[in-house]
Amino acid sequence: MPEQSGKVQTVLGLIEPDQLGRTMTHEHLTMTFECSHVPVAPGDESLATAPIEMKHLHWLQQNPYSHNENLLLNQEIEAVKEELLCYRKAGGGSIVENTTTGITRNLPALRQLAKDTGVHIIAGAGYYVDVTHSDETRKMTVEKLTDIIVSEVLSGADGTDIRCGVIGEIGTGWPITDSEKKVLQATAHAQTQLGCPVIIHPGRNNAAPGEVIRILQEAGADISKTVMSHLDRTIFDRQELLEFAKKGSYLEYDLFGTEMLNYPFNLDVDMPSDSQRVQVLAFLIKEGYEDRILIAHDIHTKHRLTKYGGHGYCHILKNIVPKMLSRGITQNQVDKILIENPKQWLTFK
Ligand SMILES: CC(=O)NCCS(=O)(=O)O
Repeated sequence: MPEQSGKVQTVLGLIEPDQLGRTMTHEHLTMTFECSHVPVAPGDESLATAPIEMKHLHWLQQNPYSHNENLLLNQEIEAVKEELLCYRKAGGGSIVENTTTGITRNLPALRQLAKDTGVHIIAGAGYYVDVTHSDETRKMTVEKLTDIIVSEVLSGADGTDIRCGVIGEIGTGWPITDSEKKVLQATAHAQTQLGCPVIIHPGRNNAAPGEVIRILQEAGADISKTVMSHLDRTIFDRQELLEFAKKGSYLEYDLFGTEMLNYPFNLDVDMPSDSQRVQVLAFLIKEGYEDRILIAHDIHTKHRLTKYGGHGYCHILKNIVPKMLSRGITQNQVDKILIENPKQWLTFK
């Protein structure tokens, strides 16, 4: 039985699950997102390179992926440290940092942030979406990919001795590419060996989450220990959502704080507001899924930091929890979503 069994693995080592406290299960503290750059609309070219300033904030909120510097969250370690101190003050305990290979994972920085702030940080193993896969990654067999993921959890990643405590976010697009499929199969095989939590970034299509679960299941994954991220921009029809929920994964609404008119990665999508997200949570609870819900902000660009006028990592604790309570979600259910469900998910079997 691996030493991780019954514990949670943070960047500072193993902890007891009860030490986690309130946990955001899908955040980034340092990463780059140039792989998702969206060309700027004609006429807006000067805005794409202008310094981030209050007078451009609305434009940036509507066009976050067209501003080059906005995609470099890795330049903001000091601001993130301040935010994490505030997160702890607001009652936060832990953060799952979902940055995987392809979007500039920085484990030494995560370890330092955990030391400096007292927030438990759990790092992610594995690979982001196909466009970030190197030629070397693409050529790897499922066995080789499995070995790498296992070693990132058991020994440390990126040449460090800092160990990952979840697999993911594992990136997939739509349709799922051959290379992404191999990574999903390797994820399932590694999870079978390790008994560890898994988290998935699905493609931007309502069929994508179900197809990922099918591939994982066929490869032997434990779906009950797997999180499907970004459901806020992926499955909108409530019956379809219930069909997906029956598959047994955790259901993650992790774009709290993101309110934009045109979602540039899929213009057919109407990005919900935070109020609409809370309505979906209430619906899932009513349908009996309170043990399966997780929430987060998935901060992955600069403009969402308070330093730049954004909502920051405390938004859920400070603003969304009161809204949930005002919409009939009980304190007990809030605690399940923020404490108990993350704890169950993050504890190694
Ligand atoms: C870092 C990351 O993958 N965020 C997800 C952004 S998306 O718009 O929900 O795909």
